[in-house]
Amino acid sequence: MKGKIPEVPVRRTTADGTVIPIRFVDKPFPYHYELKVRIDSWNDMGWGLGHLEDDSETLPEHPENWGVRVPMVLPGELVTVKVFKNMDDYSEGDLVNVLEPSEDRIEPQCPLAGKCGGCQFQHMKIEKQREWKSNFVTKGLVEHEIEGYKGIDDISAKLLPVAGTDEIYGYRSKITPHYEAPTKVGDDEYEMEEIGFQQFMTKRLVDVEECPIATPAINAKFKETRVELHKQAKEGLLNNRKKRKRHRRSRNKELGATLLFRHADDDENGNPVVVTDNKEYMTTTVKGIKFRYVAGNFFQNNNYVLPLMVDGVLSAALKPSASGKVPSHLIDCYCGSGLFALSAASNFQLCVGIEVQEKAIEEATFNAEANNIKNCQFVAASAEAIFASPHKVKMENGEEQSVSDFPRDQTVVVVDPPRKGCSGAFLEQLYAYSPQRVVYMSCGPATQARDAKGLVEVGGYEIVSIQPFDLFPQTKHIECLMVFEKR
Ligand SMILES: C[S@@+](CC[C@H](N)C(=O)[O-])C[C@H]1O[C@@H](n2cnc3c(N)ncnc32)[C@H](O)[C@@H]1O
Repeated sequence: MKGKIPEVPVRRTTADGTVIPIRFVDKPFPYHYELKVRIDSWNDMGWGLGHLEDDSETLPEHPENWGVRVPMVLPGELVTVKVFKNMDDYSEGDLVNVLEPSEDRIEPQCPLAGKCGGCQFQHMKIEKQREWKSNFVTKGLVEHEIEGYKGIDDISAKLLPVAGTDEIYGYRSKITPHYEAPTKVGDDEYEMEEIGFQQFMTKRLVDVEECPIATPAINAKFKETRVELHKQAKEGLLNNRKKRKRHRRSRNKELGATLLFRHADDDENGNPVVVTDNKEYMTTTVKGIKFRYVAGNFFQNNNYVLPLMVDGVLSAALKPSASGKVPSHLIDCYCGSGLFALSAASNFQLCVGIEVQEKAIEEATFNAEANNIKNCQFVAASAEAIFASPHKVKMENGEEQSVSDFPRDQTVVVVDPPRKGCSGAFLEQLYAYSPQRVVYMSCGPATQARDAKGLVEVGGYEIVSIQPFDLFPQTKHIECLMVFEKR
C-alpha cells in the first residue's frame, strides 16, 4: 500500500512464552541468561569488556575466553548481566547487579540512566568520565601510528588535561525530544504515549519527564509542553496527518514529531528565554559577542564550556610562529554563524569565514555588523573549494583578494567540521595552500585522529597540542582541539 510503512516483526515468542528478538542466536547462552562477569576494560562506546567469573555448574558450554560486553559498568567491577546478544566470541548483556562496585561508581541523578540512550556515564565520577575521554583521544591517535607520534608517550607529551566546568548537570542548552502518534483508545479517544528520547540500543522511545543535563529553563518549558501535548492528544488534535511530520525512525507508528527546546540569552528583564520554533531567531552571547542564529541551525550547546573552547582556539591562533611572525589572517572553515572568526577578529587584520549553509552565512554577516566587527567577511561556499574559490574578499585598502593569496606564514586556518571530519578534497587543498598553523576543533576525535595522520605525514605539520573539552558531561561525547604547526 502506497505510503504505508510495512510492519516488520522484531520479536518472537518461544514455547514457554518468553518474548525474544527475532534475530537472537541462542548459543552459547539462552536469551536473558544471567552471567557473573568481571569487567577488565572499556570499549570505544564506554561499555565494559569483561570475562566470565562464573563457576556455576549449570553454566552452558561455551568457548574458552568468552568475552562479555556490558554498559553502565566500570573496570574492576564484578557484575551480573542478562544476555541479549551472542556473537562469535562474546555476548552482550544488560547490567542486573553490581556485586563489587568500583570506587569511581556513583548514583546517577537521572532515574532513566541506563534506559535512556542520551547519557552513558552518569554512573561514574566526573573525574573518571574525563579520564575515559582523555584515553579515548590518546588511543585513537596511537592507533593511527602517526609518524613521530607512534606511542602513548609521544601523544601524552602533547596532551593537555580535559577542560570542563563544574556545571556537569543542567548545562545543555538544546534538547530535541520526540513523540509518536497518539494511540486510539476508544471512539474519538486518543492517548499520548512516550514523549522523550530513543531508548538505549533501540529506536523505541523512553518517556522523559525531565532531563537533568538540560538547563532548568528548558526543563520548565518541556514540562509545560508535555502537559499541553497530552491534552491535545486526548482531544484528538494531534491526529491530522497533513499537519504532522512522519517520524523517519519509527517503524511501527506512522506519525510523530520532533520537538525543539533551545535556551537563548535572557530577555531584557533577566528572564530565561526558551525557543521552540526552529525558524525563530535567537541570540547567545559568548565572551561579549552576540551571536544571532536561527534556532534550527547549528550552534554549540553548552554555554558554560563554550568560552573555554573559544579561549582555546584564540590562544592557539594568536601565538607567534617559531620565526617570530605574528599571525595576521584567519580563515575559519566550517564557520557556522561565525563563532570563531568573530571572536578572533579584534586580534587579526582580516578574518574570513567559509560555510556551506547560506542561512548561516547570512547570520554570520549579520553578527559581524551587529557587533560592529569590520574586518570579518563570510563566504557561502563548500570548504572543499575554498582556496580555489572565485569568491574574493575586500581588503582594508579596498583591493580584492582571494584567500589563497593570504600570506601563508601569517595565516591561521581554523577547522571545525561535522563529526565525519574533513574530506580528502579539503585536506589536499589545505596541504597545497600550506598555512603556518591549523587549529582543528572536532566533535569526532576518531575522524580527527585520521585527519591528523594526513596533516602530519602528507601536509608536513607537527602536532603542537591536544586539548579535549568536556562539552557534554554524563555522555561519551568529546570535543577536541588539536593545533598543528608547519614543520
Ligand atoms: C561543527 S559545526 C561548526 C560551526 C561553528 N564553527 C560553530 O562552532 O558554531 C560544522 C559546520 O560545518 C558546516 N559544513 C558542513 N559541511 C561543510 C562544507 N563542506 N563546507 C563548509 N561548511 C560545511 C555545517 O553547516 C556546520 O555549520
